[in-house]
Amino acid sequence: MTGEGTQERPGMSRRRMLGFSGASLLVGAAAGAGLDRVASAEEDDAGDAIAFHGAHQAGIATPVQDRLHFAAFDVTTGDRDRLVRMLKEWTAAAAAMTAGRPVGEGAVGGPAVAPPDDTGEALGLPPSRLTLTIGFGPSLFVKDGEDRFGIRARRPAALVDLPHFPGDNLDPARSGGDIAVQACADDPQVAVHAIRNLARIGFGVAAVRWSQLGFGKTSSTTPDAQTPRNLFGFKDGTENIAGTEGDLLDRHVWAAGGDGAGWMAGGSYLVARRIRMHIETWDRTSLREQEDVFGRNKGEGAPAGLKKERDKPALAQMKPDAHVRLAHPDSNQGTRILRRGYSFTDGSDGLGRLDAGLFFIAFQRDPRTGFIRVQNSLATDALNEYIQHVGSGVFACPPGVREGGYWGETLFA
Ligand SMILES: C=CC1=C(C)c2cc3[nH]c(cc4nc(cc5[nH]c(cc1n2)c(C)c5CCC(=O)O)C(CCC(=O)O)=C4C)c(C)c3C=C
Ligand SMILES: [Fe+2]
Repeated sequence: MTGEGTQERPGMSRRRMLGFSGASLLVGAAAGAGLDRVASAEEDDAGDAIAFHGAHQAGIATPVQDRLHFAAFDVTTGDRDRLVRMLKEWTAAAAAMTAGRPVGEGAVGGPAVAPPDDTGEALGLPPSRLTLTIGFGPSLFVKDGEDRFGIRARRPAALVDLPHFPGDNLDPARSGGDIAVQACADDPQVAVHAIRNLARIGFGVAAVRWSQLGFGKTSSTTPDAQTPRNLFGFKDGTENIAGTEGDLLDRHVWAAGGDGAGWMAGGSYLVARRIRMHIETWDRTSLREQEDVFGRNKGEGAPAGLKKERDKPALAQMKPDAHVRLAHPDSNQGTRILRRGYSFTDGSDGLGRLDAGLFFIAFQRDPRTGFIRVQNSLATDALNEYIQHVGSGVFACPPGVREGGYWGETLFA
């Protein structure tokens, strides 16, 4: 079961659809030189597209891309059939865009008297490893006590409303949502194009409630890659679950049939937190204090008292309130979560401070024994002096889509 979602496959790029790309020219020029050259031109695009269909949704265990556009939607209709129709249209659009194809008849292929099916800003761009991952929030199942779509009884026990944590300062306008879509790509324009086109398709059925752009991935699911750094300058993602660790994914990330909600088997639960980081305060903090806060050194990323980033942490050598000590599985009954967050900077706050931080995303088999357990443990975290959680969401991400199926099929069928 595991490993399927990590497969990359060559996709037909938007450029090749238009037939004027460098790759197409190469293919054309090579035609006279024999099939070998054509084959290698094909290979030039290999890896650009991540398979959309499979047992698990892409964008969870697949390698982390450089950019994020995350959007939470409110469903504005009470009509179940319209919602399902939109999910089917979204699925077709998502399958096309992740393969590098435009939506429907494209940006210029349809009738001149109607708005184009595709908004066009990704024309000429390759798939850029775009992944689109959908999740359903608690309010899709019950909102203000109302079962709008007849799915109240199908709400998984694991899809709990997150409790209030000490220090939370959540903005309702940046929290919640009936449906979330995580778009990740190596080109921000491709990620933004994807969300924009889903929003366009959803007009009259779902409206964007809030969204977040992210850059500089702060964790990785490929252990051989260099560990990225967060906005505090520390390597982030050293101890993460890798996309290749099938046993860990099965134990800690993928929901199973026996977990209580059969329709979620092969899916996962996404917790998103917009965490503001007080950059200016941090930048006036001594190096020793910074390293004590995390329990790792800044240059190499080695655990306190040790030499190399991958050395096994000795928790007792860290301060009792060090972030890594409190977040470590040994302090949390063995809990592991798959982190997939991104940095953000959204201008400044009018007081001369950057509105910057970490858009934290974690996938887990059950938020009660995943994020919630770790976040409770972080109540005494030394890092809390320098951060504040200002946005939040929890979403049930269904299993992957089979060929001919649609997003949410196991829930609505
Ligand atoms: C509830 C879960 C977590 C939140 C929220 C969180 C916020 C947060 N983290 C950093 C920076 C780092 N975190 C690191 C490790 C780490 N963090 C969590 C969980 C949360 N972090 C876990 C489970 C771990 C791994 C612990 C382990 O097994 O050792 C690190 C160290 C490098 C690494 O392993 O990734 C850094 C650095 C920030 C800046 C932040 C909020 C803004
Ligand atoms: Fe952390």
